[in-house]
Amino acid sequence: ACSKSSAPENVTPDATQPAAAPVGLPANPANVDGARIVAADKEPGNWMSTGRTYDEQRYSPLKKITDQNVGQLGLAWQYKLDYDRGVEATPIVVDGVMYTTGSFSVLYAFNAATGELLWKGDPQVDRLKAGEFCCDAVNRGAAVWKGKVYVGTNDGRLVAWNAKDGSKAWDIDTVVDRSRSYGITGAPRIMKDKVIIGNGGAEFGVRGYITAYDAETGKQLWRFYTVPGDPAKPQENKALEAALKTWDGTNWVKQGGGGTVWDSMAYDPDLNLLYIGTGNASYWNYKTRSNAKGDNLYLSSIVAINPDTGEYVWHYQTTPGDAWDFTATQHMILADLDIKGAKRKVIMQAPKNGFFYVIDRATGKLISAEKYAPVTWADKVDLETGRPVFNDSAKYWEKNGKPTLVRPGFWGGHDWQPMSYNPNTGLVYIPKHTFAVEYRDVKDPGWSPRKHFYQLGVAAAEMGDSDKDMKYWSDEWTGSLLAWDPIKQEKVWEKPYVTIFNGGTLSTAGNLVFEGSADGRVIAYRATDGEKLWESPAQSGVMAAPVTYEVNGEQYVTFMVGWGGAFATFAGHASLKAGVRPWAQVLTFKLGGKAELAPANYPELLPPQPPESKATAEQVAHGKDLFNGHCSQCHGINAVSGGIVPDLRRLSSEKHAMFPGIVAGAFAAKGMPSFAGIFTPEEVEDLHAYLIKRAVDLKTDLAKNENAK
Ligand SMILES: O=C(O)c1cc(C(=O)O)c2c(n1)C(=O)C(=O)c1cc(C(=O)O)[nH]c1-2
Ligand SMILES: [Ca+2]
Repeated sequence: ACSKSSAPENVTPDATQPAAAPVGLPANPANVDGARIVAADKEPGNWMSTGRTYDEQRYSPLKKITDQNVGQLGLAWQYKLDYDRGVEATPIVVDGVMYTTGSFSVLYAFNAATGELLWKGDPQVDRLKAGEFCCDAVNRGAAVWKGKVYVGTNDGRLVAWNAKDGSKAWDIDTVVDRSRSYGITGAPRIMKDKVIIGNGGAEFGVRGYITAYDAETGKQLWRFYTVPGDPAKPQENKALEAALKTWDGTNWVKQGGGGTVWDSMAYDPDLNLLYIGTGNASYWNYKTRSNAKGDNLYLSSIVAINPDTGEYVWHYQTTPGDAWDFTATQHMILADLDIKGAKRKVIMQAPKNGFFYVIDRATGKLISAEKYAPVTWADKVDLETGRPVFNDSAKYWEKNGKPTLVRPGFWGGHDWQPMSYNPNTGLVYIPKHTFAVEYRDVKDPGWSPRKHFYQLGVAAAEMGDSDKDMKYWSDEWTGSLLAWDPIKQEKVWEKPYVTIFNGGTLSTAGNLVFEGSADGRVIAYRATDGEKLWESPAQSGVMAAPVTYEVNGEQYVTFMVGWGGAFATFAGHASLKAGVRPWAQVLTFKLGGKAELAPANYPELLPPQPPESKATAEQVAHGKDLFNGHCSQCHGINAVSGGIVPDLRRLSSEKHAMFPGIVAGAFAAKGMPSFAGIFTPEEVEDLHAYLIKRAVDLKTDLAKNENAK
């Protein structure tokens, strides 16, 4: 195979030597345009955009694999990816070639029938910036258009690759303010020769927006901000002038406001509307941000936009005045449903806040909303006003600093893992969470320019100090696959899992639902009643949504495997319950597949080796605050790692001895960012004191378990 990877940006390819197309590529690879995507059902063997169709239903009409023969599925091919961190991509498959992504936004082109690598595009994301991404170095996939393949990068660039040979066509910076922690994890969407991309970062304090670029040249065409800018200056458009009236005070200007468009979009070519899902607020704390006043538009909303101009058309806000990280960035599905005798063009979403919404997608008017998961922050959604009826119990900013339990919490009743809609069963298949956390009001912390520092204005998911407390929370958090009737707004069947963060779903005309699980399996269920018909080991947790496609008349199903993302990095203690280690790979199955699964080769776990420490209890407590503020997004809250990056309770004696050096960048080449100039020497000492304490805790715990045997 010709693997043409990681050409540094400053090297100009030799123009006199035409690059030979790798063997296995069609003459015109990735030759997709709008007409082809609109007519996707005429070539169901391809999967040409992230949700397969512009409706984003993630339903495939292929039916060679059915509920009758799915038991004969076997491995067709396996490909080990470069980085064992979270894998979240939906592959694109066009004319026998698969384009998919792994960690650090690396793009792979495979022969879709054999798994042979045709080329690889590494955008050279600075691995040391990993501390500035909220949720691991993840990427949710590529988009293709007229011979190019597009990927947004963790460090906020949009890169176009030539599908013929993997050379770079263009590479542009999408970030408006490099002093803030913007990053891209979502897949681009493309319509009318425009590539649309948003970004993430609301947990670090940013102002959300999306941008449209010319697919051919990368030239910027328009930009839409989701929250108003500094009221002292004119707003970019009328929609933002209107939004400004729904914010109070000016604290949010420095805090960023939030509303990041970090994942889902959908497009209706007939209505000519682009739908974007907007994220949570920066800061989370409604009082600190906006004096607990106003709806704070357009946070936590679905916004319909004219893709030609970037102009606002309508919005529906799911959580006015969001205070809990209730993003509405979750997957949106367009469908035409029979509701009370009328065919309605609807948009469906199960955002984090726990309500399943059915909305008229021409007007933005709410049709129905019901709880699909346990919810305490609102009693119901009023169908007259379209607004939630808030429950005061969730208003932590009114509780004098007392911890306040809210259902769901910040990972929602459902996070980014895509759902799917099967028009035959009429059901939506949702990777659901049963989730709760405590939020606690803290004294207004003000704005901090430290880039990798959570800026929430509230303490959330404090786990206490004891492993018993931590276990309590991990037991609270469970997942399931929920089959939901969107017309009746009720559950049809549900299958439980041990943790949250199971995989996105795929539904097919073979009466099947495919899903991978956090506990390391790939599974097929009967779509009508949820009976499990097939499963196979995945060797790691699966979060991404599978796809299905056909090459030479044979149907394949591909799962992107790899544990990581927000849950496994931040909440190591709870994610360990899934019992998997990170191992990133592509697994493709077909009927009668006979390939043998190569064994996974997980790194060894060291026993804790804490040195003596004379630190005071105050130092340890200060170290804990520093750790949970700066380090927990990768190394896990209270230093219990989910295994995606090293468990700092298991540092070797040598590493303890060189601890200040590691914090200052000694392991930069291995991906540990340098915090030189960010922590004072005293802060480094306190951090270390806390980690020594946690190593002692673990050592004691392991010894106890040993004795118990
Ligand atoms: O507000 C944001 O800007 C933002 C960005 C991201 C992201 O880009 O991945 C996530 C979230 N929020 C978030 O709230 C969340 O639960 C989440 C989970 C994940 C993941 O990849 O596992 N990303 C994100
Ligand atoms: Ca968020």
